[in-house]
Amino acid sequence: MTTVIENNLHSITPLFEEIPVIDLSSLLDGSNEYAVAKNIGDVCENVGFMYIKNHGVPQSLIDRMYQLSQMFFALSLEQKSELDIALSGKTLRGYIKTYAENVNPTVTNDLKECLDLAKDSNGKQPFFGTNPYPKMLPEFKEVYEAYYDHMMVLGRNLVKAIALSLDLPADYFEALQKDPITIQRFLHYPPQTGMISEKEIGVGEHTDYGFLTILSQDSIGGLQVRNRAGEWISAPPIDGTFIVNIGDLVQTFTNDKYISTMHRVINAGDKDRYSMPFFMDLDFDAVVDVVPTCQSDDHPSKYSPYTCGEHKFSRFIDSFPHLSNQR
Ligand SMILES: O=C(O)CCC(=O)C(=O)O
Ligand SMILES: [Fe+2]
Repeated sequence: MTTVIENNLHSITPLFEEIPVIDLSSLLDGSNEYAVAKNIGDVCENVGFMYIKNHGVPQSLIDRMYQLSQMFFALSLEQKSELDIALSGKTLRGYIKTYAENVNPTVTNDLKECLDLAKDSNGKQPFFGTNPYPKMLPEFKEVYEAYYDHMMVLGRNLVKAIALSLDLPADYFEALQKDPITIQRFLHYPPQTGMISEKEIGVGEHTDYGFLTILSQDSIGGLQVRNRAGEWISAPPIDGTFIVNIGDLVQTFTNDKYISTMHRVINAGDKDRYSMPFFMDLDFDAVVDVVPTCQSDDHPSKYSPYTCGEHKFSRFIDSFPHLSNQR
C-alpha cells in the first residue's frame, strides 16, 4: 500500500549541528566535567535535544533489553493485560494498551503500546511500589534491573552536568533526588501505511513533563523534534547513542533559559519500531523553583513553586482513565 503523509506531518532532515552529538567521556571519567557541562548547557538553551555517545551503558545489555521488550510485546493481549496498568492503582506501573494513553488527546490517538516500570520500593505515595513482571519471560526482571541501574547512574551524571552548566554546585539537584520518581518505559509502535493524518500517529506532539529523558531508539527512525524556528526535524537513529532531552521541570528551574522541546513520533513504513525512554524526575515532595543563577532583579522568576509529585500525578490523572476518580 502506498503511504501518504499529510503535509503538516513532514519533517526536514537536519543539519548535524541541529541535534548535536555530545561525547560524555570526559564527564564520566571526571577529566573535564565542566567543558562537557557547558556543551550540554548550550544545547539545552538552543535545541533542548542532544545525542550522547560514550555513555557507559554496555551495548550488549541494551540489545538484550530490546530482545526482551520485543518478546513482551509479542505476547497475546490477554497475557500482556495481566500486567495492565489499571491493576497497579497509583503505583502506575504495567502494560498500557494501544490508544489507552494519549499525550495530546484532543488532537491525536497514540498508536503505541507501552510497558512502564520503575524501581521496587515500599513507598506509599503515587509512583512508588513494586513492578509487575511478565511471568512468561523469567529473565526479564534480572536484565531490566541491570539496565535500570545503568540508566540511573547515567541520569545522575547528566543531572550533575546540568547543575554545573548553570554555575550551580555539582550536587545542587542531589538533595531533590534522594529517591526520585523514575519511569523506564518500553514502547512498541506498529507500522503505519496508507493515509496518515495527525488524528493517529505514534505519539502526538508533546513536551516531556519531568526533569530529564534518556531515550534509546532502535534503527527504524520516526522521532521528530520541533526546532526553535518551528520546523519539525527528524532525529534519526545513530548507532551507539541515546537521545537526551530536558523536560518541563528543567524549563521551570531555569526560568525558561533551557527549553523543553516539542516532539512526536510517526512510524510511517512497514516495520515495527521499539524504543525505551527513561524518565528521571525528582523526589515526590521536592519543590520545583527557579534556581538562584537564573533569576535576578532584572529577570525575576516567572513561576510559582510546585512539588514534583503532585504536578506529575495531576498530568497522569489526565492521561489515565483508571485515575479519573482522583480528580
Ligand atoms: O519513542 C520515542 O522516540 C519518543 C517517545 C516519547 O517522546 C515519550 O515517550 O515521551
Ligand atoms: Fe516524549
